[in-house]
Formats: sequence, C-alpha cells, structure tokens
Amino acid sequence: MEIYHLTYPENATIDDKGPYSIAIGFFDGLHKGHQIVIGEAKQKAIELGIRSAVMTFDPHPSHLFQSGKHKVGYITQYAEKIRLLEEMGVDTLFIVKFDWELASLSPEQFVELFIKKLGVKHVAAGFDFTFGSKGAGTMEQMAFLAGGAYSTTTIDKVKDTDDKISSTRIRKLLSQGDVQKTAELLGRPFSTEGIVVHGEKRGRQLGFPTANIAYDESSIIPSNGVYAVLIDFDGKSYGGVCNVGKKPTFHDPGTMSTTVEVHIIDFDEEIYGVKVKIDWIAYIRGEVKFNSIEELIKQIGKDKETAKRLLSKRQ
Ligand SMILES: Cc1cc2nc3c(=O)[nH]c(=O)nc-3n(C[C@H](O)[C@H](O)[C@H](O)COP(=O)(O)O)c2cc1C
Ligand SMILES: Nc1ncnc2c1ncn2[C@@H]1O[C@H](COP(=O)(O)OP(=O)(O)O)[C@@H](O)[C@H]1O
Repeated sequence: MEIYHLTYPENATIDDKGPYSIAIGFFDGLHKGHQIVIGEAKQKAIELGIRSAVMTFDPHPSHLFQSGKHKVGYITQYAEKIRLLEEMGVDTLFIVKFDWELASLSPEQFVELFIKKLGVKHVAAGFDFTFGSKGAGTMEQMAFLAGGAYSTTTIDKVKDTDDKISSTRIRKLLSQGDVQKTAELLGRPFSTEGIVVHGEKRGRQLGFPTANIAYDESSIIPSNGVYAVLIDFDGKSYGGVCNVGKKPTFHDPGTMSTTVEVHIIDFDEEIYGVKVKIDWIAYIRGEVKFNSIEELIKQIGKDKETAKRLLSKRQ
C-alpha cells in the first residue's frame, strides 16, 4: 500500500493522478461500518479498473476543536490502522493533516483540491460524513459538486441487532469494560500496543509476575478491571490475565495513574523493553481493594483459572 501524507496549503496534492476510487472518513476503529464503506470503494475500483484508496485525517478533529479531556481517545492508532488497511487490500492511503487551515476550507475548495485534483473518480463515505468549514459539506453536496468528474456512493447506517455501529458506541462500550461486544462491532478483538516497562517489583513476590505495559496516552484503554487477554510478542501469542487500574490494595487511587499489567500464562522469561500487542478477549471482574495480600493472591489465582477457561473456549 502506498501512503501519502498531505497537508494544506503545501503538499496538498501528488503527481500520481491514480485514478482512484476513494473511501473518505476518520475511520477510528475500522469497525464493521467502516469496513462496508471501504469495501464499497474497493468494489467500485474493480468495476472501473482503477486503484482503491482511503482518505483519512490526522489528528482526530476533536483534537483541534476540543481541549483536554474532550479530545477523543483513539480506538486504533495509526500503525494498526495502516496494518488493517493493508490487510483489506487497499492500494493507496492518503493521510490528510487536520489543522485550522484544512478545517477552514469551504466544501467547494475541499472537493477541488482533495478530490478532483487527486484524480478521484468515485467517492464512498458514510451517510453522516461531512467536510469543509464547520462540517458544512454533506454527501449530497459531494455529489452536486462533482460536475461529472466523479460518482459517489453514500453508505446508510450499518446496524447490529441493537443500534448503529459507531466509533462513539465503541468508546462507550470500552469505558464499560465490554470488550466482547466491542470485538463484535470491530469484527476482531480490540487491541492495544505497548512496551514492557519496569513496575514496582511486587508481582513476583505475590507469585504472579506481571508485564507492565506502557501505552500511547492517546489510546483508549478499557475500564479498570481484570480481563482475559492474548498477548503477542516476538512472533508468538500467549494467553494472559490482565489488570487495568490503580492497584487500590497498595495505593491511594487519587495519587496513581492507570496501569495495564499482564500475567502471562505458562511463561517465565524477562521481557523488559519488548514490544507487545494485547488482544482484549473477555471481562472478568472489577478492580477491588483487598483487606489483605493473601486475599488478593487467592483472587488472582482464581482470575487466572477463569482466564484460561475463557481463552480455551475460543480455540
Ligand atoms: C489478574 C490480576 C488481578 C489483579 N487484581 C487486583 C485488584 O483487584 N486490586 C488490586 O489492588 N490489585 C490487583 N492486581 C494488581 C496487583 O496488585 C499487582 O499485580 C501487583 O501490585 C504487582 O505490581 P507490579 O507488577 O508493579 O510489581 C491484580 C493483578 C493481576 C495480575
Ligand atoms: N509469566 C510472566 N508474566 C509476566 N511477566 C513475566 C512472567 N515471567 C517473567 N516475567 C518477567 O517479569 C516481569 C514482571 O515481574 P514483576 O515482579 O511483576 O516486576 P515489575 O514490577 O517490574 O513488573 C515482567 O516484566 C517480565 O519481564
């Protein structure tokens, strides 16, 4: 997959004019709804005998318009997004820098520069995709502004049995620890990448060493609690039991940042500094402040058995 980083006004276009059948959106999560939009762009690319492309924006618009805690966390970081798009067989990815200059373009200017000038012949997007200053451009306008240069497909709401599949819904499910439902909406387990760092050296003393995972601050992490996970590193996948939280048995939660730590099942090696990927498989329980270390140890032993059972159900 070719990847182009575009910025406005400099580097807003490329010499290679495709032509492209393009899917446009922020696509955080690349969930089943996004997969349908991208699938449509791919299908049209085949029909027209041209290249398939995805256009996405970086950072998420909320990082420009909102401050601090109103910025949305990412369901998928760019590295994962790129890997998934590659697996989907997309030919070209355009990552457009989302800054005030880009956000101030009128819908007409956006279409001129980022659609027509790139050699786009077909545009696929979701029914609620908007573009141009203040999100004034809709898919109806996208079609109207084409003037014969490209065709469009608007994908209607994609729903599961309960509701619309959306990034907002997935963020909410993760904030409730519901990694199982999240996996249904994504079509794959929710995952987090990070590096194994040193912790407080207590895990081994408890009989359960835990790899502490440092993750990107802009990533969403499921709510505090205990989870059955798969952890991949060095080309292998292991089962694990993961605690997300502030270890209230040992700390005043007000003074702690959230840690993610995995006890890896049937494993005994030092892996500090190793890059890992966690696939979140199932929620087990909430994090608890135990009255004694013995109770905590007993409970972690039970959690490990629960995780083994939940993981074996998958294989
Ligand atoms: C499966 C599992 C469940 C855990 N549950 C809790 C819990 O409910 N409450 C708590 O205070 N700490 C919990 N912990 C965290 C332990 O207190 C932690 O692993 C220990 O402090 C070791 O930390 P360290 O790796 O920084 O040395 C859990 C850890 C694991 C692996
Ligand atoms: N089964 C295992 N699960 C997780 N980490 C393990 C395991 N066996 C060995 N380790 C190693 O031990 C470290 C965790 O030990 P621990 O006493 O919890 O120290 P720390 O507080 O630095 O995490 C891990 O980072 C890893 O290098």
